[in-house]
Amino acid sequence: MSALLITGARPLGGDAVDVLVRDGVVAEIGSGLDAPSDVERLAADGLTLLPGFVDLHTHLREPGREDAETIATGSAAAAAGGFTAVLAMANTSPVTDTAEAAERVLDLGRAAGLVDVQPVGAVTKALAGEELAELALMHRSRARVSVFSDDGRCVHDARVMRRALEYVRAFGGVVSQHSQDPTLAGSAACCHEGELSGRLGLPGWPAVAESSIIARDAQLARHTGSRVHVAHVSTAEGVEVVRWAKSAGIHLTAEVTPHHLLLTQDRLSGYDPTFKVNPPLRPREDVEVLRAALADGTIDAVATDHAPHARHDKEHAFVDAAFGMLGLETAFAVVHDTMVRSGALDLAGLADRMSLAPARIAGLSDHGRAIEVGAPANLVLVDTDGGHTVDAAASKSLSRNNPWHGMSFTGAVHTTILRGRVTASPEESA
Ligand SMILES: NC(=O)N[C@@H](CC(=O)O)C(=O)O
Ligand SMILES: [Zn+2]
Ligand SMILES: [Zn+2]
Repeated sequence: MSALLITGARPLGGDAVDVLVRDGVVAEIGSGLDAPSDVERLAADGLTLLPGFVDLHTHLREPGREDAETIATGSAAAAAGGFTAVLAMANTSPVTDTAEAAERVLDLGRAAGLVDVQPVGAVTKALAGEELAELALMHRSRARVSVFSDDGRCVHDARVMRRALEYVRAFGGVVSQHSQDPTLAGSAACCHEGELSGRLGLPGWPAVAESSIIARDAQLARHTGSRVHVAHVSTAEGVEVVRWAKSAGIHLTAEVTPHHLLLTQDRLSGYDPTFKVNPPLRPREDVEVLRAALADGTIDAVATDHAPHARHDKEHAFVDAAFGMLGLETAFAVVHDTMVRSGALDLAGLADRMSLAPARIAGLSDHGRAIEVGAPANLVLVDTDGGHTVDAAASKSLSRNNPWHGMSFTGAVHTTILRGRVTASPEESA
């Protein structure tokens, strides 16, 4: 029998308490809890106890690009970022488009043992956008896949999207869409379309390429009575459509990335490929709308879109470099600074957007739960005054495409706990 006693932690909206975890489950909550002397103790004075974070959108790169990230290194980065569960995107090589492939990702995640790795299944075979992948078989497999996405690519064919929504409806699944109409923003598009893309001479990515797909998918979700999730919404126009869909009672949810909440398009002026990401960084006005929409719940969740890339894929002229940036280890600090310190959200709101809501969207019943007796002990201790400066070299990720390097934040993740076991702590990262 394993046990852990967390002492002096501040729960949401209350006075400091002790929490005793036994066999991976919260066993007792109270003050001055007694425990046998052989029980592992964790002094958490001054720290806040939250449910472990859940990332709806992580690229772990294994199988196929183990030079950029492995399930083990990505899991370590996730744990360091306060996550207890991550959804591993399907755009690996081979693609996660079969039950067997999904089970392999699940098993590699279990072997790493730092975070629950829940595979996302591809919507279409090889992400080709044509034939549906084995959605039901993936769902019925040990991996119990219920989130499907061709992320990296948009499911552009409306008929394919319609069929996918019909299929997943049968078992309560959801399609997470990379909303980018490829006829309006092709694969070269890498800068928000506007005055800046003209000045920099970079192919433009207009907001309407995002918002028009969200609108179409909302109509398809209504028509099929199914659920759609909008990955990495990045524009005010996109938010406007999400707001409309929700007001119409359509089952649509949305996520925003930490980078779209803080970084703006002017980072591109130096043509540094570290800031090349899809969808691209947007103007200040969009960032303001994204923050307000996350605060008022129009956007349900924060998701990192952690997208590690090897140096030789990133260190190119801007137009040739790979799209994507790291995000797991810095997500809490970014969301805390942009949303909580600014007064837009309180810590309970942050816990909702980074844990409760994403767990609900993904159907992960062991995560995103209120901290109460009987709940699985998937927890994170955060230091809201844990000021620090990000050092890319200290990252657990195998990749170094870290746009946050050198930036200072006021909050930090202190300790992460997965089913009662410490998976990341300051001692271990020192
Ligand atoms: N976000 C990115 O810029 N890149 C992602 C793909 C994606 O999320 O669309 C990747 O897999 O590298
Ligand atoms: Zn995407
Ligand atoms: Zn992605």
